[in-house]
Amino acid sequence: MCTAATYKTKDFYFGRTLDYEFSYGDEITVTPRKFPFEFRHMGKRDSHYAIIGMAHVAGGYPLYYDAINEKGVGMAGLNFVGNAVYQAVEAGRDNVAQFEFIPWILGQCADLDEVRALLDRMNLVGTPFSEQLPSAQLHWIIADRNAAITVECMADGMHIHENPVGVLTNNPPFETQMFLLNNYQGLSPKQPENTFAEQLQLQSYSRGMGALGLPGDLSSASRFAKVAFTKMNSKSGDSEAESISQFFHILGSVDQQRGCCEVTDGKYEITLYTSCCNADKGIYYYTTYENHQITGVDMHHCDLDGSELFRYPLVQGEQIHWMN
Ligand SMILES: C[C@H](CCC(=O)NCCS(=O)(=O)O)[C@H]1CC[C@H]2[C@@H]3CC[C@@H]4C[C@H](O)CC[C@]4(C)[C@H]3C[C@H](O)[C@]12C
Repeated sequence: MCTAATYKTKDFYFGRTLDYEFSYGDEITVTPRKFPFEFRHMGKRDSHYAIIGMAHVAGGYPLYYDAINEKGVGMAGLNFVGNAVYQAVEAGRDNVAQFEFIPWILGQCADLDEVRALLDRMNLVGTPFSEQLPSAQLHWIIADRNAAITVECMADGMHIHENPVGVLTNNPPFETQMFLLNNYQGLSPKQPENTFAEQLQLQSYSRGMGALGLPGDLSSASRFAKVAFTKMNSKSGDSEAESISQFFHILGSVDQQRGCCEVTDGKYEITLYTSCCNADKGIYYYTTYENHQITGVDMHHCDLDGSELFRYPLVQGEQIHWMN
């Protein structure tokens, strides 16, 4: 499972949790403007916007899971297993392989309007990266500081949904996730008033009872509701420190602890990493399951006019601030 979210204070923030039972070997990867992208069906691009994100680099190619570009657009791929069906290569359309989707969009688009225009001409096709890395079944959230959309390719074609909550998890499809929020419209960060039965003397015997009924399990629909409630009621100061702190708390509401979600005998899904990008400043912050200290990588500290990837292996292991 995974959860992605957007958040705005003074700056625009975009991030995700990546939940899985193993890691592909991920690195914070900066793709500078002149890195040559050879698209399988769309030829070579020698010049594009710079990108920073989490990627598995295979044969020198950045396979991004989530990233932002230097213009402040963010994009993340999350599992959509059993529902993702990619399109066929079609003449006259922009045929983009699923593993190329993030570079294709973030390399060219300065805002969500430009994203929508590109999607209009695009077929998302299932061409695999390699025999070892076949097509992943994903859906995506794409956002800028003003709005977010969800892109889902299914048996009946590509769907582009407005995403007014700025949140994405996994199955079921996005429209159903949004529909299920109807169930929670009575929840509130305020203490409840008794509308149950006026003949009864009911009490608020604990803080937080306004959100009683908000799910706390790790299923995708439950995480959707939990993180949507948390994000939409979240209050934060405008500074960078306050904003990223709050953002990690929002995604912390759907953190997965080892042992609570068994995927096969003795294998457990955990939150491998949590990211928070400042999309305005081009900074990628993250924590990992084993390292709660926030690590940051600033794309503008790299030579963005270069042609070679900048790769930063994840800092692992708890960084404990000893006091004596
Ligand atoms: C496993 C992850 C999703 C985690 C998740 O959502 N877990 C929920 C489980 S559940 O749905 O709730 O049961 C996804 C998210 C992004 C993916 C990479 C995208 C680039 C590249 C695409 C290539 O085609 C294949 C290899 C590749 C490196 C991909 C590997 C893997 O697929 C990644 C890491």
